[in-house]
Amino acid sequence: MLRGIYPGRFQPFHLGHLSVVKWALERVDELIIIVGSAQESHTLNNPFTAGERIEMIRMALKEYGIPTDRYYIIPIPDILMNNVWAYHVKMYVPAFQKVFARNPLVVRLFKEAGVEIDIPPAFNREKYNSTLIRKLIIMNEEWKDLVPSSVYNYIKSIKGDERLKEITGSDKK
Ligand SMILES: Nc1ncnc2c1ncn2[C@@H]1O[C@H](COP(=O)(O)OP(=O)(O)OP(=O)(O)O)[C@@H](O)[C@H]1O
Ligand SMILES: NC(=O)c1ccc[n+]([C@@H]2O[C@H](COP(=O)(O)O)[C@@H](O)[C@H]2O)c1
Repeated sequence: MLRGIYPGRFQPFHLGHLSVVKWALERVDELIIIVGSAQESHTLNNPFTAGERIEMIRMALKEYGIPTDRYYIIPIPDILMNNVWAYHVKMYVPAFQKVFARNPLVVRLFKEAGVEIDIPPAFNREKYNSTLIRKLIIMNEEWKDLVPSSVYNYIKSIKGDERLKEITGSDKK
């Protein structure tokens, strides 16, 4: 049984993330999706809480018919020491053999810890990136097509778009 991890902040979870999950699940039996920077929320770069991100990921994977016994979603707070971060992650999750990541720091730290890395292709990265989605939300522009519809509906239901505009002061401009 092969298990892999996929770390990310998922602020928010978009269609590129979904493609990575599907790609990874073709290569491992089980995927551990790590919701990183779990302590962060209510900021421009990290508007959603770990709990909210867990909800959106689960809804998205359900929407796309990915069975719940193929994945775990585990939140992990950041630590101040990059050098031991890979071991910090290992402590929080079931045993794994592979890391799926494109983030160069994540790749480097797990490589140094002796874990096999699998770099997924970039899936429409110009469109599917959370920075762009957060920007579009703030500017009141269309972002619906960049995320699974369950994620869009969830963010609307918790007024996450309004939160992002409010905390960045863009609702006052
Ligand atoms: N469209 C995509 N195709 C392939 N990999 C992606 C894509 N978007 C993100 N990733 C990868 O998924 C992991 C988690 O990404 P992350 O949550 O930082 O999303 P992001 O879109 O890069 O967000 P942000 O713009 O906020 O940094 C990283 O390894 C990142 O490189
Ligand atoms: N020292 C640390 O805590 C450490 C080091 C490297 C990555 N991370 C986390 O891993 C996640 C990687 O995801 P992103 O690719 O979305 O940045 C982030 O939450 C990042 O903060 C944490």
